[in-house]
Amino acid sequence: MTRTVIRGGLVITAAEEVKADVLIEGEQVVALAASGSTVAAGWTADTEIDATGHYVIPGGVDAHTHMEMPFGGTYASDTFETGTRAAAWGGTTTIVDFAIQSVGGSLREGLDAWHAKAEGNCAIDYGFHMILSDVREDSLKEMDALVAEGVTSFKLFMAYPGVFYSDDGRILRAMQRGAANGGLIMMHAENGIAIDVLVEQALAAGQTDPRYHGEVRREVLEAEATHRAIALARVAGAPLYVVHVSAASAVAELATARRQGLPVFGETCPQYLFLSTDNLAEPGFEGAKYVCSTPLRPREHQAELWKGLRTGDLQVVSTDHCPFCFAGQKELGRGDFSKIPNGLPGVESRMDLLHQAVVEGRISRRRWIDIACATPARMFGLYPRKGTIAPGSDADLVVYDPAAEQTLSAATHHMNVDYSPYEGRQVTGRARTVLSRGTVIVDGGRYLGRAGHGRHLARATCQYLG
Ligand SMILES: NC(=O)NCCC(=O)O
Ligand SMILES: [Zn+2]
Ligand SMILES: [Zn+2]
Repeated sequence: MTRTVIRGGLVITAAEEVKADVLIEGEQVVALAASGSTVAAGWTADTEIDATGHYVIPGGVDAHTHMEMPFGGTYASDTFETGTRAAAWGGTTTIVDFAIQSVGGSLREGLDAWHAKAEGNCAIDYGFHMILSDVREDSLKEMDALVAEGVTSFKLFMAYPGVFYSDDGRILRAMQRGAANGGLIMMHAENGIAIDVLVEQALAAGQTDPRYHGEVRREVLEAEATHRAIALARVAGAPLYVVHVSAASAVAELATARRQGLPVFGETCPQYLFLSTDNLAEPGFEGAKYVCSTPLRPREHQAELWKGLRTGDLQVVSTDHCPFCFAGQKELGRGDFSKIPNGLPGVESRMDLLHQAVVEGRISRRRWIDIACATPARMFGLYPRKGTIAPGSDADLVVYDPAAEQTLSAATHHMNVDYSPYEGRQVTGRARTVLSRGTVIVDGGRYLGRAGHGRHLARATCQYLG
């Protein structure tokens, strides 16, 4: 079996920071020992990686991506091949993507279709959540089988009537089923019925620019839906994970519920932490680059999201990576903001943007690893195989240069999208060497990975207790 040792780095996990060497055999970490100790000095290996002056961190776990997702008459522009390669460049070694049940279709058909898209194409390991678009008696029964085979989380939408939307009755039934079979319910919490009324009224009043996307998707309609989702989860006796939280008042709803002891969890995304309605209001049609749902909020919300991440009222930062090119895709909504495909790219830049938050003193190094690696792995049943560095864990590791300066740009990123929402932003820190199950897939600016190296991950049920 191939032996690799990573020497001299500062090993950072959610639990501790230690100057340690890491020994890998085959695909797994087998031992850690203090750098310079006689134990570490005695290790022989086929490959030695020098991590002096660098961090050694677990590969990022991005629990919210949409490769090749159909939306608004087009498809997210990253395939599983291009999107997972870009993830690897950015130090993310696991994604959990969303398979989609179509209306009238079964969960099995949806899941099979997503397996077919991903299999043989991924550079890194991947799992699936299932989007429930049509909660029927038979699809509720199918949830049990999916949980048994490692698809242990289900996303429901209170938004997008006529597409993914479920009414409260359907949501309650799915939550009851999840409570019984261990499947974690993930919620897109926005009052889509009310939003559609406001969309119609805005368009009738000639308000067609991208910034109106943010105006009609009112903060109170995110907070109200979050409150309602929590109430339904309480009635069902089910835990709840609210995705892409962007509004301060939605964080407050989660915080209140958590103070009452309810098992409710929240995820936010880099776009809500670093971008705002100022971007949506950029001149001409530029704002289309920032159209996603939930929408970007006024800048003041950012402080509340950071606070939530520090206090633990928000647990995870995922990307909701769902890229659409400006040319030919975002442009579908010129003259009608409601036709702009919703979603932003981000799978490659998440680890670096969050490290920038460490540099700026917003979060600690360990919290960085907690929200980007360990907690998403626990939340979605992948821990300790993913999300940490310990004997028995997969050797998904990143040798991270905390002093590297880089400028985020579409000219240099690897995502298959023709713009960067962070164009020109300077960040400090970058993945130098990335290993996926013991194989070096990125090293010093060279891509060494291959489509098909990544394997499907059958996940356990939620391991996160709060
Ligand atoms: N978030 C977004 O705008 N697009 C992807 C679909 C979703 O997560 O709701
Ligand atoms: Zn969503
Ligand atoms: Zn999403």
